[in-house]
Amino acid sequence: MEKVAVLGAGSWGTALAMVLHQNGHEVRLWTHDEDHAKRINKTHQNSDYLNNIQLPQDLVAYSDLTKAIDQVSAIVLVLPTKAIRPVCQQLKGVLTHQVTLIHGTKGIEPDTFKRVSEMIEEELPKDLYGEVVVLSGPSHAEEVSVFQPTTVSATSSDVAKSVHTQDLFMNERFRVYTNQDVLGVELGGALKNIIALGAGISDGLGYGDNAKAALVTRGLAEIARLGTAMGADPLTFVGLTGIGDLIVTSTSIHSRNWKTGHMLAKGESLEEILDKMGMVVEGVRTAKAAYQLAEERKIEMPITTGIYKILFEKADPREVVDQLMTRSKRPETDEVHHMLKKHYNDQ
Ligand SMILES: NC(=O)C1=CN([C@@H]2O[C@H](COP(=O)(O)OP(=O)(O)OC[C@H]3O[C@@H](n4cnc5c(N)ncnc54)[C@H](OP(=O)(O)O)[C@@H]3O)[C@@H](O)[C@H]2O)C=CC1
Ligand SMILES: O=C(CO)COP(=O)(O)O
Repeated sequence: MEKVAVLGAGSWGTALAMVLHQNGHEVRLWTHDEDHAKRINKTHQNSDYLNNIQLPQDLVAYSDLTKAIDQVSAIVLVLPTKAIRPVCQQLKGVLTHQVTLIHGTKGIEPDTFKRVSEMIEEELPKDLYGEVVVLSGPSHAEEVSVFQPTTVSATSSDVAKSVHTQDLFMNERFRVYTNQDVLGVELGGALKNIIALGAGISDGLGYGDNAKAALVTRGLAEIARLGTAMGADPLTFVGLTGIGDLIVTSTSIHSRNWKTGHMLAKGESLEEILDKMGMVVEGVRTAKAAYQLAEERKIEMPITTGIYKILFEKADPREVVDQLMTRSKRPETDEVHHMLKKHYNDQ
């Protein structure tokens, strides 16, 4: 059994800490807030983030980063995208031994277009961890924390690191596959949040299942269009971290992105919603990054563009749907379908 630190005591960090604890590891759950750590250790609950969940007595919360990572074999970063750089800067001052570095964060940084693994590599010397592992897939914390069956993927260009991650997390309720396409997995995990905002908007406007199926399917087409143009494997987008995560986030009542879209369609302002949510809604910042990236690379992403305009230009959601429906006619298949077809024909 190993010592593992989970950095980020929100909903997903807590659920992942519980999985590691179930597997017999000594888990340290780190929060940047000393009072939060005290509350968790006193009540054995993290009620701000996971309601009515009892944590094991020996799952200890820390606010001292040096103590939290002392002698750990793995560090799992489970933070909002915007917290990745500052926490890595803190880690740089205190991490002095080799670890497997895993992250469970789903976002892209606006303006720089950096993925999470790229931000980590910019802030933290690689000789401490080698290659980053991404843990991603359709996995709401609310279900993982009550042991509902869940499947994810541990992805790294270093197969030994992804297998280490698989061994740390895998159990009969939490199935972990391995993958090597870090670019495709990170893009799929981040971009699906934008489409989930759209699914919430569609439901909030009172549109039906046909509209949502169309959003998910055409949303996947544009995610894959951008992803393959950037060099990702098109097959990744039809796997757990692509279509799998897109389905769960666009349809689950647990999704913060879906809820945000739903409230926007009901007329609440983005500021009010984010205030009320009290948890990160990654699709908002990532919509900005994806919109900028699509413009720069001249990739057609009409749904992402529409969501960006609703979020940042106060476009009317009904008008955005009308514009999407009345775009010029075209065949359904595009370059991604041709790449997939070629892949299967070459088998
Ligand atoms: N929730 C889920 O089901 C899943 C989430 N994810 C992804 O995991 C990532 C984290 O999400 P989640 O746990 O849900 O987010 P939450 O909003 O639930 O929790 C975020 C945590 O990060 C802490 N935090 C915020 N800023 C900083 C900072 N600068 N330094 C240190 N800690 C900070 C927050 O602390 P404070 O309490 O002080 O705000 C809080 O403890 C996101 O990218 C999300 O997309 C992936 C799969 C599933
Ligand atoms: O990534 C997630 C599920 O896989 C969580 O999505 P939300 O952030 O929308 O809740």
